[in-house]
Amino acid sequence: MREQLLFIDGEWVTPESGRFGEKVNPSTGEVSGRFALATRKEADEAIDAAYAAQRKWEALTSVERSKYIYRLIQEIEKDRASLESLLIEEVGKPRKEAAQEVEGVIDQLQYYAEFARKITGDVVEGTKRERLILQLKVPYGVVLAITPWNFPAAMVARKVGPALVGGNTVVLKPSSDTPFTAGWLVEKARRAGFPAGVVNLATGKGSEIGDYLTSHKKVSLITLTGETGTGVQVMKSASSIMAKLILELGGKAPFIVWKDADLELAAKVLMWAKYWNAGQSCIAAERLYIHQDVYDRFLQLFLEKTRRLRLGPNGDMGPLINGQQLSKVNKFVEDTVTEGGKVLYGGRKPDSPGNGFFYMPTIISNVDQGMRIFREEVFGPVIGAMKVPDDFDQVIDLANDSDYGLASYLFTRDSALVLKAAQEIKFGELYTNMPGPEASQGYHTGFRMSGQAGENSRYGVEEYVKVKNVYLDYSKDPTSGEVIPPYS
Ligand SMILES: NC(=O)C1=CN([C@@H]2O[C@H](COP(=O)(O)OP(=O)(O)OC[C@H]3O[C@@H](n4cnc5c(N)ncnc54)[C@H](OP(=O)(O)O)[C@@H]3O)[C@@H](O)[C@H]2O)C=CC1
Ligand SMILES: O=C(O)[C@H](O)CO
Repeated sequence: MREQLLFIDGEWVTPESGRFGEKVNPSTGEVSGRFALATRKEADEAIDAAYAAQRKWEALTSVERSKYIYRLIQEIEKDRASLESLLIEEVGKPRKEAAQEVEGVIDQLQYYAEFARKITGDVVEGTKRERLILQLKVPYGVVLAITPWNFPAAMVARKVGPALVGGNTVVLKPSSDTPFTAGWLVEKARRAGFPAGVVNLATGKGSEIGDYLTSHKKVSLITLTGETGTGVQVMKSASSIMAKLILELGGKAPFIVWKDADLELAAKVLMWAKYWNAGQSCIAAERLYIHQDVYDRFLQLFLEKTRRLRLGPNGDMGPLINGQQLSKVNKFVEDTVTEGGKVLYGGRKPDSPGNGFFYMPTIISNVDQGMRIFREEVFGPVIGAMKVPDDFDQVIDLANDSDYGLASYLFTRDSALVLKAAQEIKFGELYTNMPGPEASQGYHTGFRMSGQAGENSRYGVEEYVKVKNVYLDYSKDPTSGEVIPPYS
């Protein structure tokens, strides 16, 4: 049975309240460990430690800071099998997906460490010949990184990497569904020799300490990946401190199969886009739009592939993260049937799920734009399918008709349609005739309720530093020609 403490100012500390949360293994339904629940006092201690350490951390060169990140990568690589096993235990990921996520952690940290010496400012001319303006890129200070449970290691790397290389210090608040993955990475940072206070871990229920953390006066930047509702709550709470916000929220990706698409390719990609991480991904295909000419053929192709999907740790798809999500996903199916949808496959727990939170891959036909399953994020291995007419403008409108705007997918051999969608689809990402996920060098960002700002790519790294302007005047009389009252 695992037990995890808080990590504050370079040490693992026992929670003063003695309170711990329980973590349940989603594949077995059994308690796999317990993790410390931080109090407000411990939230203060973690933030104070980050605040105290930040000046010295900023004073290092970016090359010196990146060397810590390279050492962290080495620590992870030395012990990557145990992180893979932890992802299987905490999230229920099939081994190949767990291995993929560990690769993603390393790739992202490597990508950010390489920004040493490359986060550069500008020198621009002033309002006189003898004036210059230095535009420096400086860290915000203390970064509060709040991470989700679906890619619990990769999401930590995506936030901690750019924050640290930019000269910020970090307080990490992971999902209460995946506390141990975050703790594993924090322990590797300790072994990599990060100075005390640079990286801190404050586990605890978002509903209990979330508002306190996100309204703390010493927090300057909050980066959250989570549900849109959580993002809204964080925006409200953070308004009292006017913290910079990076919000990576929910998705409702349209998956468009046009009449000239390579159907075999589209079906193969849809198997990834829908069932990767059991559909618990913000870039998962959530709305299937199929051209009327290929509707029956494509659905049959997708159905045949879905039938062959094997559930379980050594299979192709794991469980949902907890019982609450399992009920939520099943309710989506029930509601869709009530609204007129027709379940072609799945729509229930598998025959022998054990006590795990497994749910069958599910395809529902006869779905229309107004149904709940096309409006709200399902976040599970369920997709509704809708037949669309031979009108590409109408399909673009259907795709854009969503509160979300993160990822989207288009399959057509017509390059003119690809370019038309590139300009007219209002989503942060458009994958054309290919699978995702987003690359470290791709800017992961969304329109509408999918969040604001973004992460990854040089744009994402720049989100973690602020432009500061320094005005210089080297003339003999800096006030000459200025509108300054005579102070005689
Ligand atoms: N845009 C993107 O890149 C991605 C978006 N997501 C989205 O994340 C969601 C799934 O992740 P999930 O963890 O369930 O999301 P949640 O919003 O439930 O939780 C995300 C994080 O926010 C914390 N939290 C909850 N309430 C508050 C609060 N009031 N103040 C501060 N923090 C709070 C949670 O802590 P606790 O667990 O203790 O409640 C958790 O650490 C999906 O909607 C998915 O679309 C997921 C991955 C990528
Ligand atoms: O989509 C997600 O949930 C993450 O960004 C990983 O791709």
